[in-house]
Amino acid sequence: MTAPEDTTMEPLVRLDRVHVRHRARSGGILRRDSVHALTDASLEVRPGEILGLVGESGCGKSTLARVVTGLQRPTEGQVYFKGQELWEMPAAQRRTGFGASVGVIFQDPSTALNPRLPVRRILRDPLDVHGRGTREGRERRVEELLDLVGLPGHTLEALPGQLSGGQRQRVAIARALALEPELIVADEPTSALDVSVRAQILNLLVDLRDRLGLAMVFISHDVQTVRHLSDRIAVLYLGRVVEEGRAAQVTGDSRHPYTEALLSATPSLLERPERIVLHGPVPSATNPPSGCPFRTRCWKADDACAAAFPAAHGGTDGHRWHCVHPQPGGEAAVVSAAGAV
Ligand SMILES: Nc1ncnc2c1ncn2[C@@H]1O[C@H](COP(=O)(O)OP(=O)(O)OP(=O)(O)O)[C@@H](O)[C@H]1O
Repeated sequence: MTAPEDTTMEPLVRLDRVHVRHRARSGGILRRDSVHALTDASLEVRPGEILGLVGESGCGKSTLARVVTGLQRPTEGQVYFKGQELWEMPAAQRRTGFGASVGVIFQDPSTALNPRLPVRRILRDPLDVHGRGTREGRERRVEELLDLVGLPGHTLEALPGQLSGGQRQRVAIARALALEPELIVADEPTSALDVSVRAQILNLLVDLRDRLGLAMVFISHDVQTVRHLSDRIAVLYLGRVVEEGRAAQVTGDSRHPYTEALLSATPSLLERPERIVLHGPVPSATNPPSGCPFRTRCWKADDACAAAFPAAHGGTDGHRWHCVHPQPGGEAAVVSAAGAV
């Protein structure tokens, strides 16, 4: 990976103690249950780096993606883009300035692309909407974009339905790049694709990051994919960031038992023969356990885990975990107060 390791560099995006709560779908009009989709999440994405977000289904990955892209306003907390709070910006600046700086790639290119428009129109649309350059300039940019994602020129006249899944995802990537964003958010971009083309799309994303100096938030439930691609990784469990650090730290020196359990499902990533089998379902996000949300499935849990969400432990190297019974490793200090709510 070639992203900068300089942790003093000003982040492109910074989430500061972000909470997102949704009204529970089954709550009914008179019930006031809320889903704790994201709780007290603080994260940074630095210029040029790939931040991987990993966790089981329902842990809040897509919610976090929506917060980073400005599609979801936090219930509490701040989102900064280059030091400016997103929700304090005038709406027009958020839509045009910030909106052009962030590109999004969704899981399923079949539903993300308008089936009635040829690729040329799909790629030209964002340029037209944002009034970029002259008509000729926009046409040139469309051809450049196609080239950037490795598609042949004749693809421009095709409808999405005439392309393979991999080609469609390349079109979706080209569209996300149209306005020369500084950040790409890719939400499970390969999970709807054939296994045979997944590696090609992942390699394309890394190649684009290297060539264009993009920052990226890469979301997946698959820790192996995230490890392969990311400079840093954040592990989410039931709306909480439970561990984060450089990819090698989180996958080679994991401290949170949940990270350990995720890794053990991919034995080649961990030098331990046995697989950790987690018992019981992920608790409901409408009524998450007190204290550490993982304690109901954790083999190390005791009364201390129920008391409060554990403070962040770690060193000065950016590796942090929230656990009072972490996996063994070197000495670590408490680096922040508990974010219990
Ligand atoms: N609009 C909504 N209304 C109510 N609940 C929601 C809404 N959006 C998400 N949720 C709930 O918030 C929690 C987090 O959802 P989210 O989609 O962010 O998780 P995820 O990790 O991306 O899951 P998946 O991998 O299955 O897409 C889940 O419990 C989900 O059911």
